[in-house]
Amino acid sequence: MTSTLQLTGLTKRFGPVTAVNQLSLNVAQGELLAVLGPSGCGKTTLLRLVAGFEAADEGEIRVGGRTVSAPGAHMAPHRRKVGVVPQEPSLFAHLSVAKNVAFGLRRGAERRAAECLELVGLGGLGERMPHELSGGQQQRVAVARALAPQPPVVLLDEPFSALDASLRGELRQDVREALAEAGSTAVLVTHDQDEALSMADRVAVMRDGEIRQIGSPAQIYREPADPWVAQFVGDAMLLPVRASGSAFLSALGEVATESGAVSGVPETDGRNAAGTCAPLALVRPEQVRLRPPGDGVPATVLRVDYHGHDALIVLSLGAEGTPGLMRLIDGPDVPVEPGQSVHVSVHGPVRMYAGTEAEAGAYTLD
Ligand SMILES: Nc1ncnc2c1ncn2[C@@H]1O[C@H](COP(=O)(O)OP(=O)(O)OP(=O)(O)O)[C@@H](O)[C@H]1O
Repeated sequence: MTSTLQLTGLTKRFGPVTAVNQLSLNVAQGELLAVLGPSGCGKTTLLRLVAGFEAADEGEIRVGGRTVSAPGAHMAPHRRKVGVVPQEPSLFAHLSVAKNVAFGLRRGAERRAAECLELVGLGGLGERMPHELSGGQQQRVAVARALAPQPPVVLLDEPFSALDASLRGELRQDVREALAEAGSTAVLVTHDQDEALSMADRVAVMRDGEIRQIGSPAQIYREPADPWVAQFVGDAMLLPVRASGSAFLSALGEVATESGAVSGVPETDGRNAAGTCAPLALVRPEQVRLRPPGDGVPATVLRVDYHGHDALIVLSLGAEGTPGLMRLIDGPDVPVEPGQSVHVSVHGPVRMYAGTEAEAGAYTLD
């Protein structure tokens, strides 16, 4: 498939800080890619480089087959034809919603504005003024405005972060549909794993200016490339294990490996250079199940985080009190309470990583 956005060896430094480091990435025509990473990892800088608000120190950016940034060549933002949806909608307060969307368009502007408002679920609201809309509706206008000139690439910078949680879920899916219907190629920057996993075709996980892993949401969650990605995307336990015959034993009892293989932590990961190598098992909380007394390993319930559709149980495992997590997903009733003794076991195969004891300690739960 042809790539609408191609980044090659992109680097941006701010004094001693390398915000984006030799980053290469392709986004295919019509694809929605989420760039997911913690605060300060360089996500916004990456977006600003593509939009043209920052000049790259090294590397190349191609948009729709055109080179917009290369060593010594920096195309101005307005010439790149990249649509941007910022964190705050920043609409023109004195212009109607339709005029905001049509701003900068030439022929057929009115019709196109109406089409785009329809696309984001605001059909018929074109004559309103921005202050007559809710925050969520204003953000929809910002999306319609970015889509209106039919840019080859749309960039969305944490566009839902200022909204209530209840609004966010609905808006995410509506925006996703609007982008798909418009056939847009889009890059969404977010630190919110739910947002990245639920909206994107592919997720690029970023840390310290580099991409640690890129793949489908299911790949990122089920086959994280390293312990850091495993911990960053979703709740996870990384439990040291020791071999016992053909089985592996952990604080959660016996665990079965996916393939018997241990995934290597990337060699660039300096933390792994010293110390002994201890296999770590990645156990997701939904893999931990309650067992009848006498089965599984004993544990004590420390805390219950109730979410309605599920509940996260924080456990204390074994004599050492190793922390553990369990997710109950079978209904709104929680059959355990803090202080209760339970028995648990791990259901299904786990993924293994080569890690150090220190690393396992670093991933201990709160
Ligand atoms: N204009 C600037 N001048 C100096 N340093 C900067 C500038 N912009 C970003 N940085 C630094 O570059 C690094 C990456 O910042 P960036 O804003 O891209 O991260 P981010 O992942 O978007 O974070 P957040 O989610 O908090 O916005 C940080 O260390 C930041 O302090």
